[in-house]
Amino acid sequence: MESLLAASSSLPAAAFSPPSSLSSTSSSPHALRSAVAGAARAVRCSAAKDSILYALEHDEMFNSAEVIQWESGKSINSIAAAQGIRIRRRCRPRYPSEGSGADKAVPRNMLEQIIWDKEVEVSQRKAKKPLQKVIESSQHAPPARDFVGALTAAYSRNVAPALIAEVKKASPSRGVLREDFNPVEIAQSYEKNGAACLSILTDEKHFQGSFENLETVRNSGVKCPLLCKEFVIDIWQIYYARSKGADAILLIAAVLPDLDIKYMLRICKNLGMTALIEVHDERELDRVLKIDGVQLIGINNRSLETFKVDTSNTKTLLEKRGDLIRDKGILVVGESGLFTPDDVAYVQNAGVSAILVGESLVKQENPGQAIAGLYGKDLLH
Ligand SMILES: O=C(O)c1ccccc1NCC(=O)[C@H](O)[C@H](O)COP(=O)(O)O
Repeated sequence: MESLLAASSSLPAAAFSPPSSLSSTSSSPHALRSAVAGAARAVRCSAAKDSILYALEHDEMFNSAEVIQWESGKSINSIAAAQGIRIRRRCRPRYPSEGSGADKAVPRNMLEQIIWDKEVEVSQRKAKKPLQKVIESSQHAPPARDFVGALTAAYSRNVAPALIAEVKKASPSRGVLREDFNPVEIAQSYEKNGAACLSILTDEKHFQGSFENLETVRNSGVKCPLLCKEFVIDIWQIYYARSKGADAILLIAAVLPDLDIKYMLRICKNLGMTALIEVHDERELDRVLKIDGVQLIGINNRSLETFKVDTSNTKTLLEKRGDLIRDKGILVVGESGLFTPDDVAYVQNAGVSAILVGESLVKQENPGQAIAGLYGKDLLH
């Protein structure tokens, strides 16, 4: 039922009682269900109704063990912890003006800090543009492009992992990567030099990215499908990303409980978007492999908690689960820490079909031309 919690916290506060919609403590499934259904009925836009009611109409999403957890009155943090998720949610402020509230807890690592900041950011953004408005905007966006199709075609064309090239100005682990940062120029130069897809950082506080960058790149004539590289904790962000032209969105298993991933995947499917589900360890990978409808898994070589980068992570996880992944027809993206043709060959031999690369390209004077250096050859496009 976390998925319903995600849905309920994405609905206009006026539609139902604020404490259950904004606190991190779960209601019973029945209460939550009727709150969400009531809120969905209050939404005038039919697409909003459709997507919210979708979860309610598809009971197969909710297995009995998950329901029992909710019936026990556990908080979202304890449900997440039971799934091995170490990243805690902070109690969300009830209203944006309340700031971060009375909770004096200290984040345990950078990812947790990012998520706590994201909770505040999303609640402020939602106060300015409620869910039904953002859904309406998403319906006016041009249709989503085929992210997986672009990766598959590029892989066959080049007999090398397809490139998702990242448009990233800064990161918590590396600081500012590029002072002279023009997202459109970088995106166009990546596309011209054979990138299959692009990843656009939209987090402002920690990566100096923006949704404006995403929208500007989308409107610049770039044809590559675009991944919105965000820290998604709420379905509102998915609709918002779509409204700004995203074709795919990142979902991080270290942050999202299983039911959130299931529910968000369904929303992506309804919007024609691809979800890149990111894992870092075996436990996260096993959780994701139990979820139906997953097309794309990213194995991050970087721990988002410690920032340690180890490319052998991709190999180790694929040695353990590669057969199952292949049987399920899931494509794997090797993420982070790739700098040389040897690095690319290493993850290709491990079994990836695509790679996600930021730093090693964006730091070069000409990021597009740096692609040939990364692969040791020009990419066809
Ligand atoms: O890169 C960071 O410092 C970071 C910190 C906390 C959360 C996420 C972070 N990065 C996201 C990524 O993993 C990378 O942007 C992406 O995989 C590309 O990595 P790289 O080629 O090493 O820039």
